Amino acid sequence: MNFDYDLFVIGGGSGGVRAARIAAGEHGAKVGLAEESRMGGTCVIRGCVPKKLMIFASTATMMADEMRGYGWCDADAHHFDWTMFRAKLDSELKRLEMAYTTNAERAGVEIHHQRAKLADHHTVELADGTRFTAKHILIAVGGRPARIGIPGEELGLVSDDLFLLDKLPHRALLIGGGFIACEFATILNGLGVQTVQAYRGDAVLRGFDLEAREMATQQLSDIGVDLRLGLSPTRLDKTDGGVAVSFDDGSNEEFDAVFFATGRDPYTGDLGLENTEVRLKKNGAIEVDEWSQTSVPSIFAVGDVTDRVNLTPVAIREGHAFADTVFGNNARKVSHDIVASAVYLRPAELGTVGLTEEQARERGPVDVYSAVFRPMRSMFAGANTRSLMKLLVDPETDKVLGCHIFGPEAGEMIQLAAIPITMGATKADFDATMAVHPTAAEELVTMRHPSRRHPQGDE
Ligand SMILES: Cc1cc2nc3c(=O)[nH]c(=O)nc-3n(C[C@H](O)[C@H](O)[C@H](O)COP(=O)(O)OP(=O)(O)OC[C@H]3O[C@@H](n4cnc5c(N)ncnc54)[C@H](O)[C@@H]3O)c2cc1C
Ligand SMILES: NC(=O)c1ccc[n+]([C@@H]2O[C@H](COP(=O)([O-])OP(=O)(O)OC[C@H]3O[C@@H](n4cnc5c(N)ncnc54)[C@H](O)[C@@H]3O)[C@@H](O)[C@H]2O)c1
Repeated sequence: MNFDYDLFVIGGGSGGVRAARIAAGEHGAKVGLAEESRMGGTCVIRGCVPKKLMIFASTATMMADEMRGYGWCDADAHHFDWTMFRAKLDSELKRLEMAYTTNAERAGVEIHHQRAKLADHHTVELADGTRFTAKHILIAVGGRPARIGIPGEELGLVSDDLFLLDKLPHRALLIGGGFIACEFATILNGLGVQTVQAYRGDAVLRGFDLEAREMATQQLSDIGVDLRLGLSPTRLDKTDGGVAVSFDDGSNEEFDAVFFATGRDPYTGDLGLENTEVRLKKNGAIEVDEWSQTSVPSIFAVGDVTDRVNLTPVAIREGHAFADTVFGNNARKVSHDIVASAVYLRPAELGTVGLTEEQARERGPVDVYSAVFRPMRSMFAGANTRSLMKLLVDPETDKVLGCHIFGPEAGEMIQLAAIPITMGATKADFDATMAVHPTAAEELVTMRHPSRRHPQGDE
């Protein structure tokens, strides 16, 4: 059978663009791609990139505080100009969107700037009714912000909206305690917004190492976020001035803006999946095997829509491996076992790779090397901030099972720590590494004795 394309990709985000570029540019496949919004997807347009730029913008007051401690007596962040920042942000995102488009086109990908749906196992239909057949179809449609099902929730905003605000709210509520809620609380607070964060649990960033979570929780309060634990909203009502929020403790409060940062759903609705035999997981994510192949042999899926590890580098790696496997005669699987990540808080970030202490204890015996200290930079300035460097070691094999860093630039540090840990390094390998002095990271190679041992794991 003749097809219009060898590959049709639905979604021009991290996973879809990488797969399309590699299949067309490196393996000579004829590739079509549909994007309903802006090329680059969540990470570039409404995620990692604008978020990180806002994190940078949000540090001015902290930097001024620190520099006053170093003798710059008049250091002051003064006034933040949101309008100017937004204009710069918009043009940077346009530049990146253009780069994504031209790089894909240069590789030979034909881009259709429309929504696409599946019509059958080899056919996609665009919003204007055009149909294309393809030997293979890749679903890379990502996810969308989820709300929580309470009355009036449509009055609230989601993460996408932060990057489009005409002006900053005076007083904002963030709901949630995950990646987005904590990063956005850090941003809004740093930009001068009175920020309340309501989280239903007792320490933010569930799933991360508890010792690090507790430090992140403390830091949010220390920087001025009004963090309210064990609290959930129950309804939202419109008021003259903004939005009134009722909480499950019976309280009621008004905000200029309310953001739901309560997870993301796979974007599989209205995608024509009913015309196929593609199987979904309970939460609507597409079920795939280790080759990113769905239950239909001609249809594959990568990235957030498969709800494996929902991070940009993972989506990219999955897209690349798919293209090499199917079009490059180079079968490659992606291991999701060890995936480093960082939460971009301020002043300390949280970087993590491998098992948490809690997971390591469940697995068996573990030695915990944990150094909590006041870094020289902030201590000299008079701040009471604390950093954490932590290694979890299997006492039988000496293998490093996990590393958790809470401190300035922890994201940069964990990227490097992830290399030896992915390679299977032992504590002896870390110890054999000469320290770089004076740094905070040297703690990783100078911790001589375990801070605690869990000899029997959790048994
Ligand atoms: C606020 C925020 C901050 C984040 N920060 C980080 C971070 O710091 N580091 C990190 O690693 N990850 C971060 N992430 C996660 C990261 O953005 C995602 O894991 C990544 O973008 C997933 O890529 P993807 O290709 O699966 O999907 P996406 O990037 O979401 O791309 C999907 C694309 O498909 C398009 N699309 C959807 N349906 C259709 C259709 N039917 N037809 C045509 N086009 C369609 C969408 O418009 C979108 O462009 C963040 C996410 C958010 C929301
Ligand atoms: N730095 C990064 O790498 C980064 C940054 C942002 C987002 N991301 C990715 O985006 C994903 C989505 O981020 P997120 O923060 O929205 O999700 P998340 O899963 O990290 O956090 C969701 C939060 O919402 C809360 N919540 C869920 N349902 C609720 C309910 N009914 N009532 C009250 N609270 C509720 C949860 O308790 C949790 O705290 C992340 O899991 C991550 O994969 C990564």
